[in-house]
Amino acid sequence: MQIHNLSESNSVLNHFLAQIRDVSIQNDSLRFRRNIERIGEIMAYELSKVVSYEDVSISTPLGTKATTKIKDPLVICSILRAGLTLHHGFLNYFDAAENGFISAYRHHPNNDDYFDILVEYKAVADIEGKNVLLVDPMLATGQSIVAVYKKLVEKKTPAALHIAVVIAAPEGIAYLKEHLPSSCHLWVGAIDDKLNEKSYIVPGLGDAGDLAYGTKL
Ligand SMILES: O=P(O)(O)OC[C@H]1O[C@H](OP(=O)(O)OP(=O)(O)O)[C@H](O)[C@@H]1O
Ligand SMILES: O=c1cc[nH]c(=O)[nH]1
Ligand SMILES: [Mg+2]
Repeated sequence: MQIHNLSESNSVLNHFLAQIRDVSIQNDSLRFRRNIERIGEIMAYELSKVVSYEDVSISTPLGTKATTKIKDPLVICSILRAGLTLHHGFLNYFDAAENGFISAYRHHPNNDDYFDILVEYKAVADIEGKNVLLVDPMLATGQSIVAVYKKLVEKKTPAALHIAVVIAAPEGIAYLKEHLPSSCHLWVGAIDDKLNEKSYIVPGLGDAGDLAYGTKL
């Protein structure tokens, strides 16, 4: 797995990351959603440097210009709920991409800290032979992304897999390395310290889905 840690060098990304983490700012849900979307836009720009391009010639009012355009077919696939905001950031830049939405949530059968991942809803374009961009703000244990990936490839084979997450825990990265193809790319805004006993990322930002869309039953 090739890891692209986008906060290794200083950029405006760090401002957006700081705001989504900051307890005095993050509860402004409009700003929280827009910041995740902006991070998605930055990630899309960085990711656009590794896809394939083809030569094209375009007509301007005054002549023609030889340039390039993205050749690879892209499918942006996000994990509900929190992935929706990041999805829109990617789609703002890759506006010709196809789309997919899959649900995954932590199910606590015994009302204790143990959970498994339920994947119940799937509405995804045909990914056969295409570049799949699987996006979700939080990579904690990695179980959601791996469960969704397995569902995606049950009947189809993508040409390439890019995972994009805003904040990752080392434990989640290790889990992806174990369960995903070694050829895949991981785009990450920041790699944090660890998981806590509830498998939340520390220092992280809290619950991304709740901050974006409110608490659920
Ligand atoms: O790496 P994992 O341990 O699987 O955890 C990460 C998952 O947790 C969050 O979703 P959550 O389950 O909170 O659902 P939500 O988006 O509906 O809030 C997040 O958006 C990931 O999907
Ligand atoms: O830290 C975490 C872990 C899982 N889901 C979140 O929203 N945050
Ligand atoms: Mg949540």
